[in-house]
Amino acid sequence: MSLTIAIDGPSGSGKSSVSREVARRLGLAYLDTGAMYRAATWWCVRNGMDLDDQPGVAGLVEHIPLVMVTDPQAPTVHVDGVDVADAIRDSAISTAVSAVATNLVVRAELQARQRAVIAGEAVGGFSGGQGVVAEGRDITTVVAPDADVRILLVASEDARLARRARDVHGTDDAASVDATRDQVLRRDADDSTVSQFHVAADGVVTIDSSDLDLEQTVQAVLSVVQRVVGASA
Ligand SMILES: Nc1ncnc2c1ncn2[C@@H]1O[C@H](COP(=O)(O)OP(=O)(O)O)[C@@H](O)[C@H]1O
Ligand SMILES: Nc1ccn([C@H]2C[C@H](O)[C@@H](COP(=O)(O)OP(=O)(O)O)O2)c(=O)n1
Repeated sequence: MSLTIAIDGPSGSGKSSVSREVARRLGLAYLDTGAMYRAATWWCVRNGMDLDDQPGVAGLVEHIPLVMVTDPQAPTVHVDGVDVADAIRDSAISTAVSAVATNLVVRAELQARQRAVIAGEAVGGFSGGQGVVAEGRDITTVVAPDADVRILLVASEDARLARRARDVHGTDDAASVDATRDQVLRRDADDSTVSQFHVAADGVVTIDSSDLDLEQTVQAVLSVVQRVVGASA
């Protein structure tokens, strides 16, 4: 049986870390859909595109030579043969990505590619999977509403800001948390205009990771998977 696990949530809720670890433990592929929007942004910047030029951005992204490597041990992203895994985490890309991710033509193109990966038609560099863990903002609702397991991972604003501050600045002192607000809160507000990832849709299980550590959150996801898969076996 091929298993699809869909996980959505706001920035800093722990989607990427948790999804990757769950995929690794279950021997599934891991698809970071946020990395696809980041790669699309990198490609537009690389080609000198004005990100406010919506038709220009859409035209470029429709033909992006993008390969997602979905091995959870070493997930990576290639654009036109270049490994962009580090470049797409640059703060310039984090700041700009919502402009590209709210372009509806871009969304349609990347959602189609995400469905192809989830269907096992385009899994770059990882063939051992018995399914996939796909995470983002609209996986439980739009990309894979029929997924076997659908989870909304949330955490309080304070927890998410502190986590992102530690990631980016190595500390969660007041100045670092403040410097992180744009990347977390403004971006979530912009992204919310095209996806609903603060409230669980019907049939989606909410996990609140505010007071959990990474291992406890992984365990919480695994127990939902166990419950759902056990019930359908
Ligand atoms: N309970 C938790 N669950 C998941 N990640 C956590 C948790 N506590 C702290 N973290 C840390 O928070 C950071 C942000 O997680 P990340 O997976 O990048 O979130 P997202 O993909 O939702 O933006 C990571 O460094 C992660 O290790
Ligand atoms: N399925 C998705 C995944 C990400 N996005 C958008 C939302 C974010 O601003 C960017 C980057 O996503 P990413 O998951 O890397 O964001 P974080 O930095 O982990 O918060 O893409 C989206 O619109 N739909």
